[in-house]
Amino acid sequence: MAEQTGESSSIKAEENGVSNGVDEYPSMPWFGMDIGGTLCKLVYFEPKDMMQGETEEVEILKNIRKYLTKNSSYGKSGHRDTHLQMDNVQLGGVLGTIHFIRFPTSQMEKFLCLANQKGMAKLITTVCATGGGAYKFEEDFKKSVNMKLEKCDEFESLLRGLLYIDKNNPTTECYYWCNPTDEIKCAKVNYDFSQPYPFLLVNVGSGVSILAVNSPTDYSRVSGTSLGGGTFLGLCCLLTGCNTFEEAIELAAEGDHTNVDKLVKDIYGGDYVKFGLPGDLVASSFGQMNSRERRNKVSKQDLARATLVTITNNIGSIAIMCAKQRKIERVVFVGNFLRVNPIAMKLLAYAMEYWSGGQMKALFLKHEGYFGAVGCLLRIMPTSELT
Ligand SMILES: Nc1ncnc2c1ncn2[C@@H]1O[C@H](COP(=O)(O)OP(=O)(O)OP(=O)(O)O)[C@@H](O)[C@H]1O
Ligand SMILES: CC(C)(CO)[C@@H](O)C(=O)NCCC(=O)O
Repeated sequence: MAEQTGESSSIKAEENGVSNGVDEYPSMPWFGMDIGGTLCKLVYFEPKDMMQGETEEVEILKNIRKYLTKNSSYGKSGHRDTHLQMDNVQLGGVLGTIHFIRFPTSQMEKFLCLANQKGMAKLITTVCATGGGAYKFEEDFKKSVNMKLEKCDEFESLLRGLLYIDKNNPTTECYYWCNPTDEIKCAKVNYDFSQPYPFLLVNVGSGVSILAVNSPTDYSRVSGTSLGGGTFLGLCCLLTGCNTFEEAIELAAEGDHTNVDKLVKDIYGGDYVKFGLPGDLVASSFGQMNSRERRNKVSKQDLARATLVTITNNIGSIAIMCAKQRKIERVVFVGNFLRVNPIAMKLLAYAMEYWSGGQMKALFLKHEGYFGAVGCLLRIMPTSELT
């Protein structure tokens, strides 16, 4: 965990330049990018009415739109999350659709090549980008496609994007899991997030950042941990030989972590009553794996499940500590670690409720990993659009 003291790195958004100081709308195409440690997220705003005419600019714009919207896969590793697409959205007074696209950050070179082929370099001179990659790849963008990256802070973008998306999807964006431990009764329930403050925002990407949010402009990064989504995927690949996040999650869904972890009941023979520790609680993650006999019996699926449970419980327990310390009841989990990952979401839901005696709620958002990129898309709008 990064060393931090109290309300470290407290940032007031005004001080950090929420306003882009621009009074005119930028020329199209409109993009926002979040270049993270594992995944690059790209959001594209497609206007309902395209510019008319046959100039070279209009032709390129139409080609870009056609390429992005007619496909849902780009090359071997680019994907458009069509289920997240937002139609009939107003942005800068223009009606259109927001498209959500992702590809591994490791494929950045190929992306830049493609951007060149599609003629983007001829149209775009500046792209708003956030995430560590906005710094790391700044020179590559300049050299390969002659584009300047307008760097935006990742947490400021995350929060701005989250509030915008929730405002545009007030009834369906935010949800929680009821009865998270009951396979039959468990269900997603929509949550009204229109009065959200204060809330804790736990961004589970490659690493984990935890923000305490008091208002759209008053927030601070209160904690973090390097044991995040990247750790889950990295350890799973090492332990099971899998190669993708989807494979890791599929394996985990079939596994049993109790073949790997040492539980309280493995130590006590039952509950540890005096201090309220139930027998089924994990006492020691991977604690059975010192035994050769047990190692010989364990499956890839069990190892994947135990890795998922270990990482998720650790994140949950840090989040609970942060929320308790600040007397915050709403804890919102975002980031692509939660993608196609109901096991982690239900574990977090159960942990928050159980360890807070029903006081805290784990909340989730449909556009889980895209808020930073959306925040960047908004950043290109004139100042008046941002308020
Ligand atoms: N298709 C995928 N490929 C790789 N990782 C995935 C995929 N889908 C979900 N994940 C999970 O999401 C995590 C990355 O999440 P996210 O995109 O939110 O973070 P990031 O921006 O790359 O990281 P950071 O913010 O720490 O720089 C991965 O570590 C992995 O656990
Ligand atoms: C470095 C960032 C902020 C990049 O998004 C993220 O991966 C993170 O918060 N990692 C955890 C760092 C720590 O607090 O130990």
